[in-house]
Amino acid sequence: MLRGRFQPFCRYMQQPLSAIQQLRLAPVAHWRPLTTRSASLEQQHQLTEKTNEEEWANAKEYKEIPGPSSIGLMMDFMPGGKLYGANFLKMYNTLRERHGDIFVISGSFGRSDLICTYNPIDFEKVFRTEGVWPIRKGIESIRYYREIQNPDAYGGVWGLVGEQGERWFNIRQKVNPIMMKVQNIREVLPEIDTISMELVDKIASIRDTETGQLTTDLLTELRMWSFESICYVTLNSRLHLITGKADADALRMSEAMSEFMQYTFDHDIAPSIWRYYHTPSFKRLMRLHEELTEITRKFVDTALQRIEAEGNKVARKSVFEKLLGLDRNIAVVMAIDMLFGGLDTTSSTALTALYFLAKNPDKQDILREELRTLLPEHKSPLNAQNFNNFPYLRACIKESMRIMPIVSGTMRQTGRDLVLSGYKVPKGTAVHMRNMELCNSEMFFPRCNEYLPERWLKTPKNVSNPVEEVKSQNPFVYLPFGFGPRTCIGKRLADLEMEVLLARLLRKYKISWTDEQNEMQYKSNLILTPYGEMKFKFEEVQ
Ligand code: HEM
Repeated sequence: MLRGRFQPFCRYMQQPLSAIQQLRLAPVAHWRPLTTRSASLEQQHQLTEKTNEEEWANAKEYKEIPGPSSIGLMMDFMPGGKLYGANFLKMYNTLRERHGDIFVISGSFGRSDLICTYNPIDFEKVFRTEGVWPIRKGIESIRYYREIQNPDAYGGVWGLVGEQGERWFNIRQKVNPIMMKVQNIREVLPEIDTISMELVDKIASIRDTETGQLTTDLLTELRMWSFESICYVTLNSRLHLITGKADADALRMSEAMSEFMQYTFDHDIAPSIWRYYHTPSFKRLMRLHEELTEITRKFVDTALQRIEAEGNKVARKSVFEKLLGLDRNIAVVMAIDMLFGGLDTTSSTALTALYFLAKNPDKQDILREELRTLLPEHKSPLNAQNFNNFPYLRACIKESMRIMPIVSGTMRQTGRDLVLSGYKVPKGTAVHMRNMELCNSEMFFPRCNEYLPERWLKTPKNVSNPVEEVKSQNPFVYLPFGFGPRTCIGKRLADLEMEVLLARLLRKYKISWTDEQNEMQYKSNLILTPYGEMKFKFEEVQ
């Protein structure tokens, strides 16, 4: 009976959406830095403490924060309710219209309250006080599976996503030097390039030469590309997902990942009673965990056997091998998390960048000129020297992540008592900072509806290039990879993969979007994922 009542909650993220159109933006408070740059650190600290005490004394009570009641929100999602069938973004936009720039979604079924804020002054306060071990909860079912359901597989380590506090830090400090140093990630440039070239060659074989359209789904192709890339970097394993001799486990894993994202969303973000009662759909989520864990363990075991056989003969060590020398359990969990975290995020973001370039042929032409200069032929080598000289390419990717960040907001627990938008918010409260809407607001990005890669270029301001006027000066608004010590561990790798692929694809093809009436659709669950028919046309260029 319960299951029937709760099903409507799980449906709202299945609807396609044209997310950009859904952003109806109310003005937000103007941003000013909290502290002056000229004050010493100690003075700043005293100033902040004093301001905090005064602010706290004058702030409104927590219980006065507006927001829907848990029952009210559930009713909204029932058939006939205002949010019935709505997706994740529509839910936030509706609540913002009703309650303003800060509201609280009351905790229910064992889950705590969630404060949602659209005020960048709040973002700054949360980030500046998060400390060295920032806490980001939210995907508790992952921790539940690893700790309770299958502890043996994880050897007592729940990974970067599952751990908090000092235990999280112990993993992160081992992984940071390997994943966050540009020169370490650049080591994989040649192989990432080979994988991207495989996709470019494949596009030639699946492209209808008359219409320029692809005979297979571009999103599926990009998912195979990102999985191949992440598997290579993590384990030094090639799966041949692009060239066709695909590994059955890898294909199953990629399918299971889509289901996993949906089910995780249903149980960790949408209201769910799993902490009290394991519904059939929660059991399905646990089975998906089991399946994904088993498959990734197989990949890890194969890599282990190869490492033992090869000894020190291998030219480049994978992330897994590097971590293996430090801590075996961390190496295993990190390998699993990289395969989980690196698949849909990178493919969805790369496809989004291609879409914006397809819709903006003038920007694509500027980009192609830059590519032609450094890559005179389609197959000219990409190397450490020329790879540093693609400012416009990087600006194009950044601009598409501004308009459509596939992770639309950042979550944290407050590191201490804070006054947010005038309300007292106790230490340990979960806060969801909604970056996406601010990135699509005139207040922070003038001409926000335009795709303007130029706003990210470092060239000096002049009449023909008024970059300063269209760039946000606020460092807490544009955060596609999150912020601070807990920022995305895969961001350097994701950037490298996307830059190489876009350089190769756009050097060879002029890409256009053939549907003038409709935008690319997105479904929203854990992340925003392109959805529906991919109406791209590929024309070969010299
Ligand atoms: C364009 C692609 C990607 C985007 C947009 C993205 C975005 C994000 C965001 C927003 C966070 C939360 C950061 C925070 O709370 O401050 C995150 C965390 C994380 N990402 Fe990514 N990500 C991408 C690619 C990857 C890749 C390729 C990997 C695999 C290595 C990865 C693994 C992770 C992990 C393990 C975390 C948790 C980090 C921690 O809590 O310490 N991501 N990502």
